[in-house]
Amino acid sequence: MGKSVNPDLAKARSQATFDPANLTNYLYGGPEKLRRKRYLPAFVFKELCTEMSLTDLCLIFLGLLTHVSDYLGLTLSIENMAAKEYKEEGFKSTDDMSREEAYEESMRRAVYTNKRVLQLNLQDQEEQYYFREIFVPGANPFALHYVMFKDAINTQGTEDQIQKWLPLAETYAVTGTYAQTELGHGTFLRGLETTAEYDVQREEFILNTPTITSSKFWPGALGKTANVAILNAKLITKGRNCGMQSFWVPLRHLETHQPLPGITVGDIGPKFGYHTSDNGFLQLNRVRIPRENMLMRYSKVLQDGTFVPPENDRLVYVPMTQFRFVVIGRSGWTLAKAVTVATRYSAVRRQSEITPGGGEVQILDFQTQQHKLFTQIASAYAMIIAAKAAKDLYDSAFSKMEKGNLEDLPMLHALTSSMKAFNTWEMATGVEQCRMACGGHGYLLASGIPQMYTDMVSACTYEGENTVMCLQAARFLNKCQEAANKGERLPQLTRFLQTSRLNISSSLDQDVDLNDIIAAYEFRAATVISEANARLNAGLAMGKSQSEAWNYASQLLVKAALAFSHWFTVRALIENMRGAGFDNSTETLLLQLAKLYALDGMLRYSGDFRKVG
Ligand SMILES: CC/C=C\C/C=C\C/C=C\C/C=C\CCCCC(=O)SCCNC(=O)CCNC(=O)[C@H](O)C(C)(C)COP(=O)(O)OP(=O)(O)OC[C@H]1O[C@@H](n2cnc3c(N)ncnc32)[C@H](O)[C@@H]1OP(=O)(O)O
Ligand SMILES: Cc1cc2nc3c(=O)[nH]c(=O)nc-3n(C[C@H](O)[C@H](O)[C@H](O)COP(=O)(O)OP(=O)(O)OC[C@H]3O[C@@H](n4cnc5c(N)ncnc54)[C@H](O)[C@@H]3O)c2cc1C
Repeated sequence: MGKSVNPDLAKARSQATFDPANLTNYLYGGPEKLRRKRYLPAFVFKELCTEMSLTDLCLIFLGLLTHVSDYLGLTLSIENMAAKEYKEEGFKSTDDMSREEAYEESMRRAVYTNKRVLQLNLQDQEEQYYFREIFVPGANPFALHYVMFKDAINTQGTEDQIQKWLPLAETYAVTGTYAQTELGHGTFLRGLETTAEYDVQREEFILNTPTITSSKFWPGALGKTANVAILNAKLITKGRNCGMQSFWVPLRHLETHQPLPGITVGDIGPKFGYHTSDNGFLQLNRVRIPRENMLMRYSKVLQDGTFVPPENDRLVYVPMTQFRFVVIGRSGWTLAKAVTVATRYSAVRRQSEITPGGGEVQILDFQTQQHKLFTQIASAYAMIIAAKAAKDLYDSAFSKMEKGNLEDLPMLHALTSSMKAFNTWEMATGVEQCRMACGGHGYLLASGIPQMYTDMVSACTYEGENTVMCLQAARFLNKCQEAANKGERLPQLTRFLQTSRLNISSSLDQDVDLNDIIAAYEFRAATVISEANARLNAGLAMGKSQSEAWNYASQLLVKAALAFSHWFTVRALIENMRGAGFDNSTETLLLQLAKLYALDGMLRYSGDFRKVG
């Protein structure tokens, strides 16, 4: 039964000057990935939400046969209990539920999708994500399990530990979380107080949260869901503090789900958003775990308590760097969803007249409405495409790191830190703009936009608070500027600090040249980074210590990191749009969108651009 489409929406779509399929295929990585993305939820949705006859199922199955190469491992369990159970209960919106009920509904859906992902043998991370997102649109109680818990095992565990623990996580024999933040410290990791003291007699670690501020506080799934944590604590062995290490810590009994001896866990209470995620607290009262439970890929504790340090003590931070990449990518997609809702609404909402007596117009006809939305459409594309470009850099650096070559680690940390801050701030601003563009109806939970905001704006805080992340990136950028000042060789990514010149050929009455746009953003970044470096050195010249001078220059240092990210984004957008092999009409449109993004950015940061001429 075809859905009837609103005539205004249908008219707007019919006026497209390009084939949307070209863009959709590009965004999702090609027709193959797109088909799979669309097929899986549709298949299971149909399984769930309509009374299905055996005929239906056979038709679906026949439909599947045309993709037999894809779904060979598919087991169509017609009698699947989960589907039956779900069909009877169906979907219930969590908007009107209490926090407890909403958590339970999300847990019910998440458990269902976990089962189906295993039964459908979905190996691809993206496919798993698409699948889950359909059924658990809000915060998924298993979010930490899917991402940071498994990533920590994969990146910090030895091969033996991966062999032992990863299958437990993949089959949900255990449900994990990543417990690092404490009540007293989230940003300053060197201030974490939880201890893991090595008992050489029994070859065990004694885990302890000695103060109220050392209580683990915030980790997702800690409140109810998780029964194991990858927990970060200060390792103490032979009387020496060996810094933060990661440990596999059982929290709850695998059968009864009751807290284990010495463990006090609970939920931290209502939050601004993420209502269906049970962020919790954890106190450890001298809990013992075997020596083998320390994740020892990079650092080790030998039986006699000898600490073998890692080649680079920042490798323990890799799970955070990895997840920052997830956040960078998902920020663009979150904004894409919000601006899709707002744009469709603006095509069907008729309000007010442009020409007196001419009748109420689609609000999309107001130039102010177009400015609100088209700039956000451009921003969503920019963030999604820049995230792909950053991921390519990450993948090449990570493959070198896995072979022991850590030379790109500083660049990787700087890129993930600055892009995570830039993208999440841009996403937060953009989603809120989309909400307001829908007037009163944007304020309804039914619009979907408020929850997108209240859930996803937390990404400006978690995984590294944005200001702190900018300052982390600025460490790297400032070092590069110092090297540039001395004429030394720079990493590829920051060579523009030495080469950027402002030789713009465009004049105001011409259509702006795209290369000039990249050059303008590059020059702006180089100038702001150089200014931050100059302020830091001015602080030193005033007799301030290095750390006082750093604090003295920190506002400019944050700006430097954001200007760097903005340049990286504009360059990635233009270069990828030019090189993507689109047909002329699509490429023309996308380059127009890239110009809109870049010129809007110049207007928003006109102070920087005016200052650099
Ligand atoms: C839009 C929606 C997006 C996503 C949503 C999608 C799906 C949802 C799914 C899940 C979401 C649900 C819940 C979210 C989960 C969130 C989980 C967490 O929040 S886990 C906790 C995160 N915590 C942090 O990030 C802590 C941040 N703090 C730090 O990392 C460190 O304290 C510091 C700020 C980096 C400072 O560290 P330190 O004091 O030790 O170091 P220095 O600043 O002195 O620097 C020393 C030296 O180390 C280098 N360095 C630091 N960190 C790293 C790193 N990660 N990698 C590499 N190198 C690093 C630093 O550059 C310095 O080097 P130098 O300059 O000296 O050469
Ligand atoms: C929804 C959500 C889910 C989370 N999930 C998890 C999880 O699963 N596991 C986990 O371990 N943690 C989790 N966290 C915790 C999160 O990682 C921390 O909140 C985050 O790292 C920020 O630390 P903080 O809360 O201590 O903020 P603070 O660092 O105290 O920030 C407060 C202010 O201090 C400023 N500030 C701090 N340090 C500096 C500095 N050096 N220079 C300048 N300004 C500074 C910040 O910019 C900010 O303005 C979650 C948090 C949220 C909101």
